[in-house]
Amino acid sequence: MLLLPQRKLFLSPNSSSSRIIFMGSKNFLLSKSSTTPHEHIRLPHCCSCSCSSSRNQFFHSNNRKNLIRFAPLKHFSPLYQRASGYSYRPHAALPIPRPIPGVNFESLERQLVDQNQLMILRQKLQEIGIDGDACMPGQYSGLICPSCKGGNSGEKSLSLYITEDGGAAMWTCFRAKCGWKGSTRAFADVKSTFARMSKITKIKQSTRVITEESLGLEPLCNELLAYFAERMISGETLRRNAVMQKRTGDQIAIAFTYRRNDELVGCKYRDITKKFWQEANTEKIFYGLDDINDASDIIIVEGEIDKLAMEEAGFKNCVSVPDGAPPKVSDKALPSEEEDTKYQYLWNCKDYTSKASRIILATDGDPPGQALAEELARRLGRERCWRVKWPRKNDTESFKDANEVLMYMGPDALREVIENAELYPIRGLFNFKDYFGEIDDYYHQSLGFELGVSTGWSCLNELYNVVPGELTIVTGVPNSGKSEWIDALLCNLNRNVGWKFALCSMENKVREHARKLLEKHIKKPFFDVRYGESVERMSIEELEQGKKWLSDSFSLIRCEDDCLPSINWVLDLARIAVLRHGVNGLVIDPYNELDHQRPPNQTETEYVSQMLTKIKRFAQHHGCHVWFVAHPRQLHNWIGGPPNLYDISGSAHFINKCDNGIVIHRNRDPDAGPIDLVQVCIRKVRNKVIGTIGEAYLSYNRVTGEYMDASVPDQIKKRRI
Ligand SMILES: Nc1ncnc2c1ncn2[C@@H]1O[C@H](COP(=O)(O)OP(=O)(O)OP(=O)(O)O)[C@@H](O)[C@H]1O
Repeated sequence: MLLLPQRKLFLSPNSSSSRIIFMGSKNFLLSKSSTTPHEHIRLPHCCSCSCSSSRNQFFHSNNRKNLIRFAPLKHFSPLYQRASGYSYRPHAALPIPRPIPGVNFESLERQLVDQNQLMILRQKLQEIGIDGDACMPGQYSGLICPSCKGGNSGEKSLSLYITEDGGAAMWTCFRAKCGWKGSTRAFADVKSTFARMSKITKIKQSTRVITEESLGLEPLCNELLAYFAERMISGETLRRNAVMQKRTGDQIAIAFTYRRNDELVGCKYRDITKKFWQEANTEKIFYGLDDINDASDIIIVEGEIDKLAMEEAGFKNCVSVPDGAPPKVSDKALPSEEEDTKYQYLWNCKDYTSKASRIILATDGDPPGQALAEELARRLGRERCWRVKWPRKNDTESFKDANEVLMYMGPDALREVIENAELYPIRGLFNFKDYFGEIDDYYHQSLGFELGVSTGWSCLNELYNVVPGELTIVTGVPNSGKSEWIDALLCNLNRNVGWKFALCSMENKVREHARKLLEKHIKKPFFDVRYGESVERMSIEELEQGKKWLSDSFSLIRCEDDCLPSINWVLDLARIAVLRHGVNGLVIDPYNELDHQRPPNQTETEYVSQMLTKIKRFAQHHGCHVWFVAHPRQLHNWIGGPPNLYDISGSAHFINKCDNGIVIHRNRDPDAGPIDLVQVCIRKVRNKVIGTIGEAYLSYNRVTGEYMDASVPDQIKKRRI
């Protein structure tokens, strides 16, 4: 596990009288130093700076005389704990205070108004064209609406209300043709309100022309430089990216300047509590846009500091999104360019991104970051997108973003992350690499049954083994013993590896099927009549034990009414049996007892193909082996030999689509060999790991229904030669 260094930063590295910034996560908190109680640092404007270009005018020297003693901490500390920025909300979102009987409101109001936040609030209102100075806290004012200008008559149709504490304002234009309404706070998280704000902005505002001077931006102070240094961002990088600061009342915020062709078009602020806000009515663009002009490879990150971190690792061709990440990927279709308000910056920067052939999405590793990557990929075209894998921090966590990697692992590690970016996944398009885990498991046989499970008959070990997730078609002429053989196979698998099964055997009565299974399991006849050949029948105790075994080992899929079950119905129930009872195998016996209604324009061949696809998907998805019994069509010139898999009634797809094809055949000619001899013809094995085509012989015990390995009779040996 990596030990993260304790981050503790002095506001002024040269000053012993400074307060301390404690770094927790990536936030920092201002706190009083014990040596200088009630003091903190104010920094001067940059007006005296001699730098010539706007990009160079952002730093003052690290000079202690720039540090001015400031108001006592208790006056400003509550501001640091509030959110910064402003937002628009529906009118109803803000409560209007009601008078409390017996309270002297005048004196109370004076106490409640926070002049700092009132000033910031009025500034916000000013920026969107509302004359906030005309409204006193706790009062309503009628103003000319900046959106509709009060129509032809210029009526004062805008009702503005400022809350008593001066922290929030709300307004509504009562002209029906306008109806503009909204609200803003002096300090609020702007993130949650962009969509609303964009709409409002669209109605009434064109983008503002802004300059460093008009925004009151000034060079970064020493403590912010030190803060960035702590985050491994150098002065040179900050200078090149024109990172500045802004003071509002007692607050100092980092100002990330958004530029196009070196012209200031927007500004985003970040305060010490990691709250963000932006200049209203400015064009939304990528941060660092000029750095991707004509770039064929682009890196997109989720925050301005990550963009700066990328530069420290040697990547200038990087931009940051301006609005952070969405909580999740939208489940709606992509909106049109005009309606895509949340991602307007992408459309505004289309000329820059359209030239790129490779776009590396280096968004945060958390779910919102991944949702952002997906939203960007949807819009930019997944085919040219790549994504990064953030390195591991410890056994349970990974680093979250570029700045974390830079801070804790260094620029080389961050470079490596970008160099090892991988293609952004496209649904349905894969690489073997995506399956390496599965391939390794297969090689090491760590999942079990990779080589197939033995049928329990040694003569079949080289020919047919049972693999989860495969489809075996079993055929044979009527009465050849197909169902008997499958039942015997299930009993073997249950006994040897504990598999459980779902049985959809339409031809069997439940009690008869139970009898056949019990006889194989207990190895005694169910009755002591005819076929029992005077062998003692199973006892009551054995029956009871057998009944428990039946219920533990099998699920029955049966249509209780007279209808024929459809394949969908069978598979739906089998799915439940897998989930509820953990069954490993499904028997569908036989095909012709299913309901095969199909649309009039579909041939039986097409129908069978679709049905088998469904069965195979079920088998693969649930790791469940399916045995599907199908009869051969009527054989006109049959001379007693085993049928061919292509003889299966319905479609050649049975042999084409199955993984394994088996024909069960039994000898009915005493001259050809013992009458109980059963021929198991393995006619198709797709997976050579589990077997090959060939034949094996079993002898059938009519008393117990068991099958045993049998030696190949001489007559047959001779015939083979
Ligand atoms: N090798 C065999 N020798 C003698 N009888 C057998 C042999 N195999 C199966 N039988 C008997 O044949 C009958 C039919 O068996 P089973 O139902 O398994 O055949 P099937 O091929 O599934 O028939 P169908 O085609 O009618 O579905 C059963 O009574 C069974 O005991």
